[in-house]
Amino acid sequence: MAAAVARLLRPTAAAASPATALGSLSRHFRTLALPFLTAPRPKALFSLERDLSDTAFDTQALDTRVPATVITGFLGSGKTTLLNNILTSQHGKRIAVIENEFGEVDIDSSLVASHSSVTEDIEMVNNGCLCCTVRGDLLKMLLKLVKQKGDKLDHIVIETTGLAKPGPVIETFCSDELVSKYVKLDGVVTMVDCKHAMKHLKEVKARWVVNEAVEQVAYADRIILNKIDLVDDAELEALTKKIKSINEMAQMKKTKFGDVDMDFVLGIGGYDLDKIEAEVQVQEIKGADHCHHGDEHGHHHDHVHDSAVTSVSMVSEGVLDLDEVNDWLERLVDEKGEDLYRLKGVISVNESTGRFIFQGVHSMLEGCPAKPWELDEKRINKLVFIGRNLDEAALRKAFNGCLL
Ligand SMILES: Nc1nc2c(ncn2[C@@H]2O[C@H](COP(=O)(O)OP(=O)(O)OP(=O)(O)O)[C@@H](O)[C@H]2O)c(=O)[nH]1
Repeated sequence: MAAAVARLLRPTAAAASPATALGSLSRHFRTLALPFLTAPRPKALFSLERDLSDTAFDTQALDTRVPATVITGFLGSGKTTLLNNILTSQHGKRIAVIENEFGEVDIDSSLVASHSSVTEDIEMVNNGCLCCTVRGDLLKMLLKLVKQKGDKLDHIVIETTGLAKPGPVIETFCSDELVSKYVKLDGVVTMVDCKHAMKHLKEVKARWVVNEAVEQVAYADRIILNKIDLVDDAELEALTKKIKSINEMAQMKKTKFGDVDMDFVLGIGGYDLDKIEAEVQVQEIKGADHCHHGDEHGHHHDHVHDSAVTSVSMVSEGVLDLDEVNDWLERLVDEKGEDLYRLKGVISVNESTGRFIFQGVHSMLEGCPAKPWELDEKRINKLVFIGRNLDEAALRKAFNGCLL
């Protein structure tokens, strides 16, 4: 996984820029996947050695790759309903759709097509689960799409079968150099069936068996709590709390029949460094306890299965020692990369007048300097980790150890 994910984290255009303004802070966030430890280190990626005029927040204009959104969610959660909404909305985007139906042929395709008023391409990936057996087919299909229609395409939407694990689907975007050159993952949108999700999320599996419902929530950039007409307020609140404990980072919307604004699902930029700050909207906690664990504020963990997937977020004012941060994150992804699904952060580091932003998936991290702190602005560090078996106390201790 780690090696494949490496290419997902594209070098930004700025990564190729010459080291300039912050030359004294020469240490990098290293390229942390093992295969890269022996490879030449990409100059300036994960480094503060960057010209602030060329920071991540202005690099998107140079990125002409076709964004791709992955829609995932349990069987019957409303993925096709959402897709129909996307295809019939007046967003003006030219969208190609890739669908995967496990064991069925083109059912969802005809459903979508019958509702569609615009001219998208609908391609089917058959003969197996998108997340494993036909990853090669997905790669071929993505390449075919961009080769034949790349200049006419504004977006690609991939609807996964209900049991698809998002991890390997995400991996698809980086396991092929050509695909990652022409297509960028825009985000993972997870549909949740409010009526049945709790049961699936709570299902205890054997340690080595993946709970797909949990994984789909954990990897999400956006979560749509669908079918709210079928539950009462108390059920909805309990479900929201449960989902937040798994993934505190994703924005959520409650809806019926997948009725959401298109901005919520298309153009998310879930893997773009320039969007990190907007995405890491964790609440600042007053008082001494600066870290919290999902919605549970780090208190009672007795109910959490030891292989549970949770979020840990940290919000704290102060300045961090970049060397210490590098050491900490390097160790963390080295030791726990497999269990770290997503991480994002906006931090204040020593000797820098600007924010440092980073994001990662499993063992890969990318980071760069971002816009300057205002003179009177509080330097609030915000970090979110989503993963399995997260040791909140250790994360918190390590974070505090980096504070100057
Ligand atoms: N009551 C209710 N039904 C809904 C809602 N959204 C979707 N449905 C219905 O739920 C059923 C399943 O919706 P789909 O969009 O096909 O779900 P899916 O996730 O694509 O299903 P699979 O492809 O089988 O995984 C359909 O009959 C929808 O009309 C909702 O908000 N409320």
